[in-house]
Amino acid sequence: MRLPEKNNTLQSISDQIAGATSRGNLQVGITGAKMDSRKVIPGDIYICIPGFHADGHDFAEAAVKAGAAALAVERYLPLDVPQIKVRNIRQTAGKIAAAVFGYPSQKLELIGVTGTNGKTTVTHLIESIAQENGKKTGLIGTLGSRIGNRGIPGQHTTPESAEIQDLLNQMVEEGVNTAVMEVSSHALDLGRIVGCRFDTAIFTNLTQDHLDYHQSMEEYLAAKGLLFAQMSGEKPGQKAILNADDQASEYLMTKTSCRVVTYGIEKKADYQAEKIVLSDKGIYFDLVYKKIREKVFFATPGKFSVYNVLAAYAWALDNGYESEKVQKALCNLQGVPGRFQSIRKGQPFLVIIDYAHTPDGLENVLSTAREITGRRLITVFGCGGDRDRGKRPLMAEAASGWSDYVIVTSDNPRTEDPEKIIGDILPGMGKVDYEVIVDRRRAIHRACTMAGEGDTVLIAGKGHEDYQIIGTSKIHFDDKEEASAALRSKGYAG
Ligand SMILES: CC(=O)N[C@H]1[C@@H](OP(=O)(O)OP(=O)(O)OC[C@H]2O[C@@H](n3ccc(=O)[nH]c3=O)[C@H](O)[C@@H]2O)O[C@H](CO)[C@@H](O)[C@@H]1O[C@H](C)C(=O)N[C@@H](C)C(=O)N[C@H](CCC(=O)O)C(=O)O
Ligand SMILES: Nc1ncnc2c1ncn2[C@@H]1O[C@H](COP(=O)(O)OP(=O)(O)OP(=O)(O)O)[C@@H](O)[C@H]1O
Ligand SMILES: N[C@H](CCC[C@H](N)C(=O)O)C(=O)O
Ligand SMILES: [Mg+2]
Repeated sequence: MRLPEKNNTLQSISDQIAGATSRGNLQVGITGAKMDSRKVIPGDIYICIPGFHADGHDFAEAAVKAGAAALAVERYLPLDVPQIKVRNIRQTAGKIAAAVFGYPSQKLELIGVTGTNGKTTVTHLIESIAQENGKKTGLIGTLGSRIGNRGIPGQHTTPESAEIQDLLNQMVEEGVNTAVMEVSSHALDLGRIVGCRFDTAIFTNLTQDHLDYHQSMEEYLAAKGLLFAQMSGEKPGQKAILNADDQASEYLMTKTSCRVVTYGIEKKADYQAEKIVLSDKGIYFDLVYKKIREKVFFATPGKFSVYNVLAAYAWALDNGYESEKVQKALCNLQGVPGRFQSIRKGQPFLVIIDYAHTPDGLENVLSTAREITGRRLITVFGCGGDRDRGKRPLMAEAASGWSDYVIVTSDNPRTEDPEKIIGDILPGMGKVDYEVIVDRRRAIHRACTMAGEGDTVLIAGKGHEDYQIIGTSKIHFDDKEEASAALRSKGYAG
């Protein structure tokens, strides 16, 4: 297919959107696309989204004042500016933005990673492997975006569709060959990846989360299915990489018509881990594929880590990369910020910061910490406000089941009362000694103060985050800084 050029006129964009109607001067040139009036610059098309809290159509005037050359609307607005009208603008926004930017996802290798846990980790593994193989990389996800080694901050795990197309376009312009992106279930449901053409879609796992947004696990799974449903041969060589040990993969397999590659530990898979050795240094296993057997090591401990590494290996080896280079990339990476990250200040116990914020994530990370701790396991955790309430007691079950002592605290209470969130957590606490310390700083200090030789303190839920969201304000807060300060106050300066 010959791809249309960028810097389109509104006419040519409108022609590429099925069912679009238009009015006004369609010869106006469009150089960018925005879904937020506050970010509009001259030449942009402003896409008006009727949202959960506000209606983007109400900001069209502000967008025009900021220089919007045109509007994309669901209903024509009485403004003297060219407009195109479509029926479901949320689900069409990505197509409009892709047309504006000349379909950037068709011009590079694009990998999408979805699943409840492991997306950030797998995308970082893939980025590292691609770089080791001489590729210029792009990354989009929870830790922000990156083009080569240049970081670009972001708000969401998967940004809004216009932002994605803009980022992919920048990547193309800067010579990126391989772009890898976390694809959240919100993003899938809200059409944020419409307009993206993936070469590879990877599934990590599905366990409970986000049931505040999706009505049930079935709906949550159906949202994940949208990524695989759009893998229908539009790019040559498209493949889906699925976790054979997760039951959801059976459903996802029925959704896609592209080639399927599997990885796993328990069930037979194309890329299989055998002879797994879990240690406090990391994971060791034999990777078995196509009658080949190779030794693999990665510095993040835990069985869950084996799955993440398998997913990345499956992508790399299926792409024809040499396994020595993949192993080298894994060694270079060491770990991912805020994922099972050790804080070492010379103290005779372990302090680990981790981003586990789901029952399954917590279960995995705590079972791993349990195996490596010399003595007690002291866990600090809380649950996010304005998020799935159902996961709160389940996270308590995991924390109390694996720990010797638990400190229940706050984790981004947002607009909820922190004490009420803790009230939802406590019914899930099993038989374990615990205390409630609402103030996260004090909770972390308490854990580090009570820890003795051989103990492990696991501080879960916020990982890389450097903020605490209280009400609608975001204040600086960093578990790593807090743990370091607590250790300093105990006399460990290492
Ligand atoms: C449910 C959800 O995802 N909502 C997102 C959605 O909100 P919304 O549609 O309600 O937007 P709205 O605030 O009503 O505004 C409507 C439109 O007017 C626009 N606007 C608004 C004000 C203004 O002055 N000018 C303007 O143009 C907005 O940009 C928007 O396009 O669009 C907003 C603008 O992009 C997002 O900020 C908002 O994310 C909220 C804050 C959020 O917290 N989302 C989380 C749950 C999320 O998306 N998480 C996923 C999953 C994370 C994971 O992996 O666990 C993620 O991908 O990050
Ligand atoms: N494959 C996995 N299975 C289960 N738990 C995992 C897995 N990988 C990581 N975890 C746990 O989940 C936490 C989050 O991992 P990661 O950030 O890679 O997931 P994510 O899918 O990107 O999360 P988010 O939805 O917030 O973007 C980790 O800190 C770890 O505790
Ligand atoms: N991307 C996830 C991260 C949760 C991290 C945890 N710290 C919280 O705030 O619940 C979410 O927005 O649900
Ligand atoms: Mg993530």
